[in-house]
Amino acid sequence: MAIISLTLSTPSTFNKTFLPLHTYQATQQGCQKSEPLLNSRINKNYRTQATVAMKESSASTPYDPSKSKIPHVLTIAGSDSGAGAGIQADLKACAARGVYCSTVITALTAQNTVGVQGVNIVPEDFVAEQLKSVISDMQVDVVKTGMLPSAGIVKVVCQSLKEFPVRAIVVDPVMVSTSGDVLAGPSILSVFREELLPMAEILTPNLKEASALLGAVQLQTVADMRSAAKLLHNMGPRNVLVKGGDLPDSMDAVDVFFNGEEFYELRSSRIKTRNSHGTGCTLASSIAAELAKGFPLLSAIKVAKRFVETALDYSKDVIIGNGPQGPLDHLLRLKSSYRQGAFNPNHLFLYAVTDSGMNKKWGRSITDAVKAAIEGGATIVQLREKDAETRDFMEAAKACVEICHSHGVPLLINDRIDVALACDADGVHVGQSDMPASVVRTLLGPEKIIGVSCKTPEQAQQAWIDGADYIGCGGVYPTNTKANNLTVGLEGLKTVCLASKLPVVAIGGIGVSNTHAVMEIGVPNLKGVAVVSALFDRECVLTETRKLHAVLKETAPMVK
Ligand SMILES: Nc1ncnc2c1ncn2[C@@H]1O[C@H](COP(=O)(O)OP(=O)(O)OP(=O)(O)O)[C@@H](O)[C@H]1O
Ligand SMILES: Cc1ncc(CO)c(N)n1
Ligand SMILES: [Mg+2]
Repeated sequence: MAIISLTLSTPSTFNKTFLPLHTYQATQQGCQKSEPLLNSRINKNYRTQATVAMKESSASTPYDPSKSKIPHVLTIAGSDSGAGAGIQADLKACAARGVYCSTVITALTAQNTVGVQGVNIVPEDFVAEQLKSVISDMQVDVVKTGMLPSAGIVKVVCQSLKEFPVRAIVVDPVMVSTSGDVLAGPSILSVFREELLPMAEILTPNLKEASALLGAVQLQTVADMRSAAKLLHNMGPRNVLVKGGDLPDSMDAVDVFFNGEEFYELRSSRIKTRNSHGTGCTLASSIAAELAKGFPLLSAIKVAKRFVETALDYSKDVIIGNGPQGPLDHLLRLKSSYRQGAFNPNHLFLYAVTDSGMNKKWGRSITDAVKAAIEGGATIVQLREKDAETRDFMEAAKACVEICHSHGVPLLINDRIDVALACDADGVHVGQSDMPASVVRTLLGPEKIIGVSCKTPEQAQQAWIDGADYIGCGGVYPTNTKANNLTVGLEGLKTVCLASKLPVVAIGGIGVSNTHAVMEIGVPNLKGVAVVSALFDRECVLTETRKLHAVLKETAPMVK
């Protein structure tokens, strides 16, 4: 499908400037008007001239990650040394949203969780030079503006953007930091209103900024926000989002969106946290990121708001700095992965695998089974709950993660990647007919532990290629915990160990009586034994685990 974007010029103020207003999708049936990517209302301040160009572009196609052109947002903003807001927030938000972000820095601020201690404005010429360097070369899709600290800088930004038009401009009219420090004074207001706002696809003021742009009107209710949105819309931006993060006495975080025709109230729960420095910048860059991917404006705003809410919730207890307002943590998805550190193969020493049937038979909960195994000396635990209800399993798994972590023992989940993610387990163990380890790696990220059951050297080789951390090899002896399980024997175990580049744990019918024989094969990458029945199909899990631990310790020289 070819995508054609229709470009209209705006003659009076923007001579030779093309503002993209509409997108059309050419289908096999002909050229159809598509859902406008950017609001199609032609600003009433301008006389519409003509259809000027029909140029090939990928503008309206939602981003296809398999294509090599990555959506690109350019942020023109101030640096926040504390990295909660400004350029740093924009970079992190775009990274989190999967979009490339280039930067034009308009000012350096010395800033922390207490407030703004200093501002150093970048010379206008150099702002223009940065802008030209990026935009003349790098296929920018969407520009987001933040702190523009002087009227001169606003002017050069507008000038450059007329010279190098982009698909959309998101204007976040940063003026005062939450600490009350001035980031851009009243001298910018007139050039903002006259030049920048008419170029904006969307304007995203907070309550104070909306009030300043409108000449110090009082904004205290959602009704006030609606009136403000309408008045601001008259200044030229094609859409307005008045943010209500600072709305007094509001249970929700309410933002008001106005597109010139309709109002939308966007609500999310209000997160109780001190770490809300940077929400405004994050919201605006996330909107820009979604627009750059090709999504319509209203869906871009909804996704962006949800992202801010999730990030606020995720980072609500983070402690950074001693001041009243901490930064939010944008890279929430990476948070769990740095917690556990690297996989240590010695954890495979006494590998306890729970079994729901056995727990039921002996009348114990999963958590009681796990507690007893850890107390007895288990060095890693895998939950293998084939017939538990998902919700019960997830709750039990969460509790087990806490128990294991309080003892420094990793917890893995058998097969269920969803449960592992939901309870933030340390990793997953998969069999040959489960999800391929390479896919599991993509889903779990680089640092989670992945184990794969292997019976042959070829499978061991593949597990290594797929990015697994260890393999489980067996059944070494016949076992009744797995139907139709092929027994590989000690010979098979040794063959797989020798072929494996990964550490190995032996599994299948292993207990106190035969552990010695297993470990005696004496291959350095055989790190331990994985045990189900010998621990859990017994009356006292604690006693059995202790016994097995003692036997394994006798084999320790062979293991290390
Ligand atoms: N405590 C909160 N819980 C949920 N959402 C919030 C909270 N505080 C702000 N938001 C949301 O964050 C976004 C940014 O709004 P806000 O009014 O805080 O902007 P801002 O004042 O420009 O931000 P900044 O603190 O970066 O200057 C809005 O969508 C708002 O509803
Ligand atoms: C540099 C910079 N930009 C924006 C804001 C608004 O949060 C801030 N505090 N600092
Ligand atoms: Mg705020």
